[in-house]
Amino acid sequence: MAAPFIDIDGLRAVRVDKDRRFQLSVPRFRLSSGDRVAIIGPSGSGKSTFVETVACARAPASAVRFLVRGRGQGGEAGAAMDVAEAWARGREDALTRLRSRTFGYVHQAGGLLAFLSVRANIALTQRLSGRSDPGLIEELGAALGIRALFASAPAQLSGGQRQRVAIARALAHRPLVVVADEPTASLDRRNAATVMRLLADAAASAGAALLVATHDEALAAEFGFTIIGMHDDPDHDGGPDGSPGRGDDSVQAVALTPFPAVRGDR
Ligand SMILES: Nc1ncnc2c1ncn2[C@@H]1O[C@H](COP(=O)(O)OP(=O)(O)OP(=O)(O)O)[C@@H](O)[C@H]1O
Repeated sequence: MAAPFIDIDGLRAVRVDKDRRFQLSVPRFRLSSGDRVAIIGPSGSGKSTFVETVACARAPASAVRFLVRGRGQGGEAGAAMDVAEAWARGREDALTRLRSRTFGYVHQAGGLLAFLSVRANIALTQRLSGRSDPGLIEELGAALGIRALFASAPAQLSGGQRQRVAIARALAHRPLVVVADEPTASLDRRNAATVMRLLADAAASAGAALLVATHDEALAAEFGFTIIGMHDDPDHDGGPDGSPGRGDDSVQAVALTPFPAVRGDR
C-alpha cells in the first residue's frame, strides 16, 4: 500500500482575535490517492482553518507529525516532507514549491483573477508549478463544458461557470491533492450538485485525493464523501504556550473527529 499523501498526528491550529482565541485539534488525519473527504461543521467551526493548514497555506501551532508527500521535480510522487519542521525553520521556498506542485485549491467564490481571461486563469497553476501542458487545458475545458468560454473574462460568467473554471485551474497542474473550501456555497441546489459532481469526477479521473470543506452534509453524502465533523473539545486544557485553560470563555476549542476507520489500512 502506497504511503498517504497527507499524514497528520496531533496537529493544533490556533487563531487569535483581539479578545478571543480559537483552537483546533486534529488527533489524526490521513489522505491517500483516490480518497474523497468532506469536513463538515457550522460557520466559524474551523473548516477553513483546517483545510488551509493541510494545504500548507497556514502554519500549524504544533504537530506531532505533519508529513506531505509532494510531487518531485519530474512530476512523480516524491519523498515525504516534514511540513511542521519546514514552517518552524522558515523554509518558505520549500513550502511554496510543495504548495504549487502538490495542491490544487478551489476557493468559495472561484477566486479567479479579473484581469486574466478564463484560459489564462486556468493556465496559472501550470505557470506557477512550471508544468506547461496546453493539451490538458483543452481536455479540462471540454470535460467541464467551459471550452467556449476560454476567451471570456471572469466577470462575464455565471457563478456556476466560474466554479467550473476554478475546478479546471485547480486540476491543470495535475496536483496530488485537490482542496476545495465551500466550493458550492454561492450556488443554488442544482448548480451545487453539478459542480460537486464535476469536482468529484475530475479529481477521480486524475487520481487525486479530494478534500472539501462544506456545511452541506447531505450533498457530501450524496457524492460518497467520507464525512469528518467538528466537535467541542472537552479535553482542551490550555496549551504548552501558556494559553488559557478549560472554562475560559475567550477560548473556543474544537477538535476534528478522529478519522473513521473506512479502509483496512487506517
Ligand atoms: N482573520 C481571523 N483572525 C482571527 N481569528 C479568526 C479569523 N478568521 C477566523 N477566526 C476565528 O477562527 C475560527 C474558525 O474560523 P474558520 O474560518 O476556520 O471557520 P469555518 O468553519 O471555515 O467558517 P465559515 O464556514 O464561516 O467559513 C472562527 O470561529 C474565528 O473565531
